[in-house]
Amino acid sequence: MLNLTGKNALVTGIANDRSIAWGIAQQLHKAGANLGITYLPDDRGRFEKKVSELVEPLNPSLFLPCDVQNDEQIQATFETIRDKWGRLDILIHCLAFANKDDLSGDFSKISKDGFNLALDVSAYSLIQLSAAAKPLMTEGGSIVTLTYLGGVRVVPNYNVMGIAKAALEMNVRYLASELGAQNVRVNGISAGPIRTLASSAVGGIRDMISHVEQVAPLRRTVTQLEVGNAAAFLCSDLASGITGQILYVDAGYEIMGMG
Ligand SMILES: NC(=O)c1ccc[n+]([C@@H]2O[C@H](COP(=O)([O-])OP(=O)(O)OC[C@H]3O[C@@H](n4cnc5c(N)ncnc54)[C@H](O)[C@@H]3O)[C@@H](O)[C@H]2O)c1
Repeated sequence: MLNLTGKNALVTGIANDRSIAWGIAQQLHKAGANLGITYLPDDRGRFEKKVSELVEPLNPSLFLPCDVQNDEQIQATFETIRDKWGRLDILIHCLAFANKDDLSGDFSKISKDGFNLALDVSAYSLIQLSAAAKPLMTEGGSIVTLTYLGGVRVVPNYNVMGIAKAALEMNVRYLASELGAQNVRVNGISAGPIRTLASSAVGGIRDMISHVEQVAPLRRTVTQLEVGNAAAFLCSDLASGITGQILYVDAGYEIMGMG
C-alpha cells in the first residue's frame, strides 16, 4: 500500500493549477503526507496569493517564499522546517527557468549569461536544496526532481534547457551516491510534454505535444496527476530499493526509434 502518513514533504515549483508540482502535491496529500509548499516571491506578487488559495484544500502546514537564486531564502526555508517539523522526509524539486530567447532558434546563439542563469536555477538548485535537506533527513528520505527527454536527446528549441537537464540528471546520480549512506534516495522523473507556464516558453511546444500524441505507444501525452502518482511512488517505501534513476513518465514516447 502506498502510504505517506507521517511523512513531511516539501514541494517546490507550484505556480498555478497547471503546474506539475501541483499534480505532485495533490497525490502526496492523498497518500497522507504533511505538506510544506514554497512559492516564487517577486515584486509583482504573481504567485503568492494564487498559490496560497490553490493549495489551501491540501492544508499545508508550511507556506514559504523560496527563490532558489536567493541563498537567504533557502536557508530560512530549511530553518523553518527544522524548527516546525524537526525532520524532513521528502523533497520535491520541480522548477526550472531559462530566458525565452534561449528556448528557440539556433542552439549556438545561447549567451554565457543565459547559460549560467538556466544552469543555476534549473540544475544547481537541486544541489543546494539537497545540501540544505541533508541534515534534516535524519530518518532517511526521498528527493525527486523533474527532467525531460531533451536532456538526453536533441529536441528542437529545447536548447539551453537540454544542457540544464543533462546536468540535473547527473546531479541525481552524484547526489544518490552521496546520500545513499544515510538512506536518502534521489531520483528524477522524465515527464512527457505537458502544457504549463514553463513549457509555454519553449518554442513549438504545441507541435511537440501533438507529435507525442501521434507516436507515443499510449497515443497521448501524460497528465500532471500521472506524474504525481509516480512521484508519490518514488517517495514511498514501495520504492525503497530505487535510487539514482530517471523514471520516464511519458506515455512510452522515449522508447520510440522513429517518430
Ligand atoms: N511541462 C512539461 O512539458 C515538462 C516536461 C518535463 C519536465 N518538466 C519540468 O517540470 C518542472 C516544473 O515545470 P512545469 O512544467 O510544471 O511548469 P511551471 O511553470 O508550472 O513550474 C515551474 C516552476 O518553477 C518556478 N521557478 C522558476 N524560477 C524559480 C526560482 N528562481 N526559484 C524558485 N522557483 C522558481 C516557478 O515559480 C514555477 O512554479 C520543471 O523542472 C520542468 O522543466 C516539464
